[in-house]
Amino acid sequence: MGLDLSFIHSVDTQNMWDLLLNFPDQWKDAMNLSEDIELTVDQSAVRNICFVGMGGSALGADLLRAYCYHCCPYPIQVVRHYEIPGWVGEDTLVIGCSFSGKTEETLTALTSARERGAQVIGITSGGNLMLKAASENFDYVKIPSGMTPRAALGYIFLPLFYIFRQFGFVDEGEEALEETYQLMLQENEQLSNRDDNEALDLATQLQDTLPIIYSDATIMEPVNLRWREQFQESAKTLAYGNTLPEMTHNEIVGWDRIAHLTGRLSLILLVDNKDHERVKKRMAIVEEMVEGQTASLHVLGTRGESRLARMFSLIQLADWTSFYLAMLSNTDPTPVTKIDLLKSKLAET
Ligand SMILES: O=P(O)(O)OC[C@H]1O[C@H](O)[C@H](O)[C@@H](O)[C@@H]1O
Repeated sequence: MGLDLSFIHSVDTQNMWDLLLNFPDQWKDAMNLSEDIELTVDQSAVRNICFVGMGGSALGADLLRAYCYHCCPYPIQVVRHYEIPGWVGEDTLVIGCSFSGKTEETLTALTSARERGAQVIGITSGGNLMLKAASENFDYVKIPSGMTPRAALGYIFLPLFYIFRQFGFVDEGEEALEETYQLMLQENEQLSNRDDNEALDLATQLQDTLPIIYSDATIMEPVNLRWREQFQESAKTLAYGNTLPEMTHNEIVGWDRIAHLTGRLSLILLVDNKDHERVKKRMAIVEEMVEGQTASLHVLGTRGESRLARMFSLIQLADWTSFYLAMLSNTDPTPVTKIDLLKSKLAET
């Protein structure tokens, strides 16, 4: 591709660049891998579903929960903690996702779930989660290792999607998976190009500002979270977000007192043409109300037809935008030094 990355100097960008470029391949590979998942769990005993995971691994679960909002017959909760809710029991399916298989919150929650008699499935590339599944004899899906967890979203999300598909909990199939793949291929052409690159333009305008991201609370909620997490982990910049309609009942008032921050905030509105009609109206009013109070305002729409493609179209834009934002400040998007430091300090205690 013709992208001139000469504005990047000493940072090691190749790894994340390759991972982004190869994401459509990852999607295809994860589809193939997920087709062969064989489970021993007894679906007829399941009455509720609890995902446990942290960070990028929890995001895959969140995407599925939001995606299934209207089509899964059972309640779903995504738990990002050591402790599981009181209702988890023998009629619960607990799916534990940990890319590394080493995350202590996830492993602790899974141990409690097993003690409660829940049926458990693990999704992991290895680590203690894989050892635990093998020794305690519960189902697990082994995904490839060798990348940072947030770059493995295809490998994390698709096994979950296929498991739900086996159970009959999703209402889109092969066509949506293929549409998402084709859309990602097309978009990658543009998002990795030197000229006329939406992600690079957006990152340029977001430089040195605090991005605030608003969206509808349904399928866009985890997409909104992905934007924030990618800004935080890849671009090493704070980012903040909220969803509608809730923010129109409280947070909107908070804009009254930020005149001194004008020029420091960028507003990103994530919109989907299937957002609730009243939410669309609320969003337009919010936009009108805060206009002029931000350094820049960006309305970003989903692309594609299926829910899956629409969700992933804006995830792909988030991933590339955060990559370029890192580049523009000469930052390596891959390492997360503060998280590593935090974990090593925790290990000493
Ligand atoms: O998916 P796991 O290996 O359990 O990791 C969960 C999270 O752990 C760390 O804090 C990483 O820096 C995050 O990027 C990751 O998403």
